[in-house]
Amino acid sequence: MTQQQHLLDLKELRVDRGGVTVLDIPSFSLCQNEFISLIGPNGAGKSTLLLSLLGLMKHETGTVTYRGAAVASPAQWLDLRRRTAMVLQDPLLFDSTVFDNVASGLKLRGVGRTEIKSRVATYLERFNLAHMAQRSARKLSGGEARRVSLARAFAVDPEVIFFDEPFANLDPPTRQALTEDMDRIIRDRGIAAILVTHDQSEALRMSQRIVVMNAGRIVQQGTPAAVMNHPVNEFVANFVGMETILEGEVANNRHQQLTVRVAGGEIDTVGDDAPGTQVYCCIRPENVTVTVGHPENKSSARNHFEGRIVEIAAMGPFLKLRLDCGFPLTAYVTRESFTELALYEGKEIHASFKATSVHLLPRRAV
Ligand SMILES: Nc1ncnc2c1ncn2[C@@H]1O[C@H](COP(=O)(O)OP(=O)(O)OP(=O)(O)O)[C@@H](O)[C@H]1O
Repeated sequence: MTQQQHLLDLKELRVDRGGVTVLDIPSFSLCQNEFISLIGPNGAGKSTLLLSLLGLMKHETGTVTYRGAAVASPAQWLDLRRRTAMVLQDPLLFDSTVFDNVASGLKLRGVGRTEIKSRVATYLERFNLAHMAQRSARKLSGGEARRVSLARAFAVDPEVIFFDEPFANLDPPTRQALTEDMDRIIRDRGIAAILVTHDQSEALRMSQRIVVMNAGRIVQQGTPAAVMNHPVNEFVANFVGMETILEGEVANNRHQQLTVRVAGGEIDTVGDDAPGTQVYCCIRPENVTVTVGHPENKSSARNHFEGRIVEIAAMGPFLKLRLDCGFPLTAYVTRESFTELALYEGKEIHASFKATSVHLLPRRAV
């Protein structure tokens, strides 16, 4: 977790629904300028947690503090909600113009007319909506409607913003463009954010901290690399831990042949990133080849490492090998190869993978 100042703190929260406890969170915090992604299967309690942080969910026990001050009375909850914006999967637009929709949060907060005009114009521009300001919000495409709901949320100049699957069901290019716009504004304005998402690469790209939930509880939280590479239990491993994800920095770029420096080694890959770019190297276990002894005929793979098997786990027809090659690496082998290579925990092996099988993601500084 970051050492920054806590903004929102929640303690001893329990929410029951229909006689069943659906949320049981001893403590949860959001820090200043922090971006958290909440991930977990359907029904894990992600949306309920967001609503509870805003006092919009009846709870059995629990306290919320904002900047160290208790939020308890109706006036304090209202004040917290006014500092916060929420963007939902359903954009929930009013039957009015795009301009009126973006202005609605400002009107509610009693902002003056001139200020409303100027702020709405700013966010219509930032979300590429200026040309449709007078269009009916009911006649927008799904992507345009999401843009309006984002513009409306940012226009109120929130200190904290909650996103509950805001980009679900959008085509990948639209989704990518919207997340980039949103990310830029959040960083520019130093807004703290919590994103509920089912898209793990989105969580990885956007957040400084990932919080994994299951059955109403937080089962793990940490930096994206920590959660992805060191899942605390089988549930998290099955949910997120299918790839090796290494924090790295591009060391050089020769005609799009990149060398990325990671803790404990250097990885060759391909891409456009300039030296110094902070990245994650994602390597799928099925793309890693394990051999014993140095291969006599070097394959076309650019990446070759000597390593050791740290752990072996059965996974249906495969075995999953956790390797230490100076950095952690996960590989799959069939049961047949496992027997042929006479593998065991502690055995020295050789691991290789192609430059083209390394998937690079931009990394936010933590
Ligand atoms: N109106 C309701 N009455 C009773 N139980 C409910 C109600 N709404 C949600 N729940 C239960 O509360 C739990 C948490 O639901 P929640 O919507 O917070 O999960 P989620 O992680 O956001 O799921 P999803 O990814 O599907 O959106 C689930 O077990 C759900 O079945």
